[in-house]
Amino acid sequence: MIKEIYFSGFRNLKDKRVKLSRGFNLIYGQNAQGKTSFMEAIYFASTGRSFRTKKNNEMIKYTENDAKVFVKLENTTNYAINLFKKEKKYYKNGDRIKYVDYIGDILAISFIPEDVELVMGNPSIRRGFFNYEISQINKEYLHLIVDYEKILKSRNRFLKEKKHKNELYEIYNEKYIDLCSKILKIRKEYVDELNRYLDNNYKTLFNEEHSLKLTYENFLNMEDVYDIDKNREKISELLKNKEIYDIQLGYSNYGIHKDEYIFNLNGKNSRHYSSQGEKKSIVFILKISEVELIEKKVNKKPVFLMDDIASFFDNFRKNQIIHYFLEKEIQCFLTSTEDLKIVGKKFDVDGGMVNEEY
Ligand SMILES: Nc1ncnc2c1ncn2[C@@H]1O[C@H](COP(=O)(O)OP(=O)(O)OP(=O)(O)O)[C@@H](O)[C@H]1O
Repeated sequence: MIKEIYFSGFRNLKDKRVKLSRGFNLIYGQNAQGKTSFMEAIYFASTGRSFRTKKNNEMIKYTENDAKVFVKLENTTNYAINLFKKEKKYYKNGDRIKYVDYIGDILAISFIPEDVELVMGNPSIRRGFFNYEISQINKEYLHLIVDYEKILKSRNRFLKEKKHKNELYEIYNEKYIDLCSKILKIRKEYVDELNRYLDNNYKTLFNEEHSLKLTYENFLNMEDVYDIDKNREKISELLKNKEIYDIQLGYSNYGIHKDEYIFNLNGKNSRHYSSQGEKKSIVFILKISEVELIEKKVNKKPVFLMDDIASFFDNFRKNQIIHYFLEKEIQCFLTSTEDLKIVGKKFDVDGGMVNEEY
């Protein structure tokens, strides 16, 4: 639970220290006042990332050279980030730490209108999303992905330069196979775990006659990828059989960077068949299912941040969602241009000023 936040030089927000509620936090105000920026500051301080940009300078106030965010947890541990145009410095209780050691302490799940791209967009969006979400609770996976990206780049360079007979290429290839084998297993187990929650949550919150399932379609086309040694064998075989394609095209055509995750609503791929409302509902269910998965796996309650709730859902769905959070006792942050009547703390954001109301 995040007890308070301090921000300075962040977007259009006026520098301020703010105390947060352990339950609901409604961030209320007219358009373009700074509601999303306030929520973004909380998410950024929690995870070291933004949910709307990858560029540091977009988060730094136009007139400043750097921004700072600082959060204090209920157990008094504090985390801070000093954000510069080309660098981020992470701190825990005043000591400088690395990003990989920063993430995972405070777990946060965000839900913003653009997230519907998770269903509608191309596979790389889903891969990027699940990479990050799995990394939040599994540091080993984070390291595997970082290594994989490096090895993939080198392997591609060798292929492009037709150096596939080179001894070093063989070493990269072995590592490549090993990383793929391990990543496949972790991805599959994560999807299995998520599926324990998805369908039930969709039925309970939105429509009891619908069924929701996430499928993991990996580049090996194999359902059972739980055995790393078996994966290794299958991948070696596949790469050998298809080596000619890799050499001809000059890059790696087979690997976990080609995997796909598919949301199926009533057995149909939602990317092609679901309505806009259903797509939003699927993403929301995905996010709350992750909250439950995290709680079970690491025994921590993530904070939940939801942008623009009023424009997203009709009244029935809005009420269902609010009840859900109340029941689960999750710390959540909702932005809205409507003054929702909910029990918790209200922040009125006006011209970048965050005012606490009781
Ligand atoms: N780096 C920055 N420095 C200063 N102002 C910025 C920066 N980035 C964005 N802004 C401005 O901050 C204002 C608030 O943006 P924000 O997205 O937080 O508004 P909002 O209250 O969530 O609005 P809406 O309800 O329309 O989504 C906007 O006018 C935006 O142009």
